[in-house]
Amino acid sequence: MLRIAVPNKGSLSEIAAEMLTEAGYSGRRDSRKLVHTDAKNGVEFFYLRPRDIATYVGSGALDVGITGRDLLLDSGSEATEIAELDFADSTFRFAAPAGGEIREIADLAGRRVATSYSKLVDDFLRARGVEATLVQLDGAVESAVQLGVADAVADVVSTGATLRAAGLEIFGPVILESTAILIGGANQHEGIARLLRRLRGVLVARKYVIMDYDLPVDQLEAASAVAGGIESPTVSPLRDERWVAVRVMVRADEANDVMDRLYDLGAKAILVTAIHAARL
Ligand SMILES: Nc1ncnc2c1ncn2[C@@H]1O[C@H](COP(=O)(O)OP(=O)(O)OP(=O)(O)O)[C@@H](O)[C@H]1O
Ligand SMILES: O=P(O)(O)OC[C@H]1O[C@H](OP(=O)(O)OP(=O)(O)O)[C@H](O)[C@@H]1O
Ligand SMILES: [Mg+2]
Repeated sequence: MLRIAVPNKGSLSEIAAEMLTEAGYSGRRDSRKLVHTDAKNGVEFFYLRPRDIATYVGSGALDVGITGRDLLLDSGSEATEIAELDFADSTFRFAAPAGGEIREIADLAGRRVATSYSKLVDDFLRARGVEATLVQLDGAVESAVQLGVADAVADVVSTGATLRAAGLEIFGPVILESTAILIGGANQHEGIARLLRRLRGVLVARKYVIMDYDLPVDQLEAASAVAGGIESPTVSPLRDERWVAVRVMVRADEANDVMDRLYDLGAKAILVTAIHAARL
């Protein structure tokens, strides 16, 4: 059995569970259950705190896991990144009171920096020769400055709304670009390649759509330049020899722009359909 660690709570848990379902695995029905066996697919899921997942995988107790890159690096575990999973994208940044005197990381020398990711921040500051005092907090780090326990913070930033609401402003270099990742350790289980293939299929299905359209034959080159597909567009003859039917995969977030451009080339009956599953 392949033993997989999945986040039981927090920002990663819902999408991770959705992706595994879309990849054809069965999941737990009760959110208090900590272990679930999918015998048909030969996998066992362990629902764990996202922060602990790298520790379990790095020690070899579990074969693979889904976590955040920031959490992996903060853990100091020997687990390594196998693939990006394209969700929970965030940056890890320093922030301090807007318009205040802390404007670059050198200004942190001798100051207090609140964070939930002490190792990540300590490694970053050490490598740049800045000596600050880290204040380890569990969450809601943005309140630490207002409440007087720190002079600056280092935390996950997505939209920046939480920082702004706390009167803070980003400064200094990007500490880390993070995203959800699949991690592995020393265990070379044969099921890992299959899991990865399935998850990649889910990523493709989420990211791409199928576009079908009819096109005057003489516009084929121009249309292929607009939407070239993964390999190359599928072109089928129509009864009217001046026209062809084209089928191509297009990035979902570009679909409307591509439709406009194909329409301008003379394409007709442009249809977009979702992909439910894929193996590329
Ligand atoms: N607002 C956000 N947008 C995108 N990713 C986020 C956001 N907040 C946290 N993450 C990412 O989620 C992962 C953290 O997961 P974790 O479940 O520990 O934190 P959380 O979602 O903050 O949970 P909680 O705060 O409820 O404990 C990290 O990889 C982090 O980068
Ligand atoms: O840039 P934003 O879009 O505002 O998102 C960033 C915030 O989201 C997360 O907080 P979460 O809700 O997980 O609470 P926490 O601070 O208690 O972890 C993160 O820790 C930031 O505080
Ligand atoms: Mg959080």
